[in-house]
Order: sequence, then C-alpha cells, then structure tokens
Amino acid sequence: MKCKIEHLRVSSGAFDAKGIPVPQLVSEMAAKPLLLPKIDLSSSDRAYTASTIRQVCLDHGFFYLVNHGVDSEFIKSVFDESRKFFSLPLEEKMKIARDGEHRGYTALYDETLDTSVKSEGDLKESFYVGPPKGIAPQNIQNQWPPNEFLPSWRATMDTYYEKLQILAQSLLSLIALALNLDEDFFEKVGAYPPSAFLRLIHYPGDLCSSETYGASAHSDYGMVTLLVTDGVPGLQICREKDKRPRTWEDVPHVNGAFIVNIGDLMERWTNCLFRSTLHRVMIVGQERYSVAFFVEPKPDCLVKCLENCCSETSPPRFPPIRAGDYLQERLRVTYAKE
Ligand SMILES: O=C(O)CCC(=O)C(=O)O
Ligand SMILES: [Fe+2]
Repeated sequence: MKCKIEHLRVSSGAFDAKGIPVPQLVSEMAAKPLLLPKIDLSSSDRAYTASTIRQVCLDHGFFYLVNHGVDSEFIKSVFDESRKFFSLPLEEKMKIARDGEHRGYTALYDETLDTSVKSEGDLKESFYVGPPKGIAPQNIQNQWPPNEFLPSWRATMDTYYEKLQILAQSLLSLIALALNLDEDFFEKVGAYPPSAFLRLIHYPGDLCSSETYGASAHSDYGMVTLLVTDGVPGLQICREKDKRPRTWEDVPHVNGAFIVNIGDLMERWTNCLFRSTLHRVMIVGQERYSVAFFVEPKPDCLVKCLENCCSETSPPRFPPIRAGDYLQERLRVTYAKE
C-alpha cells in the first residue's frame, strides 16, 4: 500500500470571494528545511564552539555535530547490522522482546510517543541496548540476537556504544561550557558514567494509515541525543509546541553529521533556557533506518535547577528529581498500553 502523506489543512492566505478560508491540501512534508549550525568538535577554539552551542540551544535545541571522530565506514556497518536484524522473522525478534529493564526488541505499534492523541501506536520497530557491565547494576544484562544468525552483531553494537559514550562526554563538556559552568560539571554532579541507551530504529515504508507517524510528536527524556539516519527524510521539529496550528520544519540529513538534540532533563537543569524541542518522524512511503543514542545521567544523579539559570524573578520551574525516577516514569507512560 502506498502511504498517504497529505493531510487536509487550512493554509494561511487562501480565501474565497467572501473571505472564507478555503481548505487546501498541503503536504505535511512541505515544511521548510531548517539551516542548523554545524558544531565542529575538532575545533581548538572551544570558547567559540561553546558560544555557538549556547545560541543554538536557546533557539532550536537541535544542531549538527561534525568532525566527531566516529568513522563513517563504521557507522555504515552499524546500519548494515541493523538491517540484518530487522529482516529476521518476527518470531525470532520476539524471542528477545524488550524486558523489564528496557533492553531488547520492540515491535510495530508498541510505543506511543504522543500520548495526547488516540492512535494505534507509532509505526516503527526498534532494538534497545542499555548500559553494559560496569555501568549497569550487576544483575542487569543486555539481550542479543543469536550469534548463529548475526555473528558480528554484538561486537559492532558494543563498539558503537563505547565510541558514542566517549563522544557524548566530549560534547557534554562543551555543553557545560556553553552554560558558563566548569567543563567537568556533569561529572562533578554525579551524572557520569552516563546511563545511555542505544536504539536501532526501523520505519517500514510500505504499511501505514493516514493518522500514523513513524514517531509521533515528543521530546526526548534525557540530557542529549545523538542521532544518525540513513538519509531518508521524515524528521521534523516544532519550535513552538503551544502555538496552534503547529509549524513543523524539516531537519535535513547532512552526510557524516550527527543530529544532536537537547532532552527534557537538560531542560529541567537549565530551567528551560536550553530547549528540549518537540519533534516527530513522518512516514514518507519509503523504508527508513536510524540509530539514536540517548544520553541519560546516572540513575541516582539529582537533577536540580542550575544556580545560574534561576533568580528571584525567574524561580525554578521544576522541583529537583532523581534522574532514574524521572526516566522510569516517562517510559512507563510511553509503553502504558502494554
Ligand atoms: O528516527 C529519527 O529520526 C528520530 C527518532 C526519535 O526522535 C526518537 O526515537 O526519539
Ligand atoms: Fe526523539
């Protein structure tokens, strides 16, 4: 079945002779593409890099990360392994379905990111790899597809996790500078080692109904997300979530760059100075793969409004919260229909 990607909306500026707005078919994908800055991680001018990060986190909460040191051939191999996994029979994938620790396979429609609208669920399947031994509590382990089907799978994902964990920490030191804090601020407040989740995502291109999204509107829960896609479009952001109708802007793919976005816990830390921007993935009638790395603080880290982000006239908007408690509640809501 071909996907329907057009929705009936009233477009601004179209009126009939009596001045009544004329409903028009406007493609949801016709949102204008955004020009987001590319943050160069290899630049020696850290003060300039931090000030660019600050501005883009105030304006968009999304940016590109380039010269990040993760080899593009290696990223390609992560996508190759991901494709191989999702092409296994459903029965095999369900043998390693997501467990209580949030590791493993989630099937189509399992997740509903936007719980404010009634829907069957989001049209994607995914696989979560959680923090490895040494970061996670001793009795918690990842699930892996059988070696006999995918012999290099586990090693590829373990290596990707390690590389991204290092990359995330370099980025967080720049984010700390962007907030006029010491570079090691997040380490000092007990956020390290980050409790990151790697998520492989597959959006099938050939199944859908008009009211379904690949990922419905949401903001990410943690500190920061590093995303890489296969280049198929679909990701959009909405900068003013309370304005109606909502305006969505396309986030174009940039070869070799990570798309980085600020998450809700960072928004809480900064008293909404840094924006955790609403985003979604449209279904474009084409299969799509992406790989997200969600960087969360260590579960017992207390996320409390930064002193330099509040004042008498701008008091903290959120009470302090343990990162683990916050994330558990967000995940409970996301998978509530199970
Ligand atoms: O696949 C994408 O482009 C984005 C996915 C996403 O926003 C998420 O899983 O939180
Ligand atoms: Fe997201």
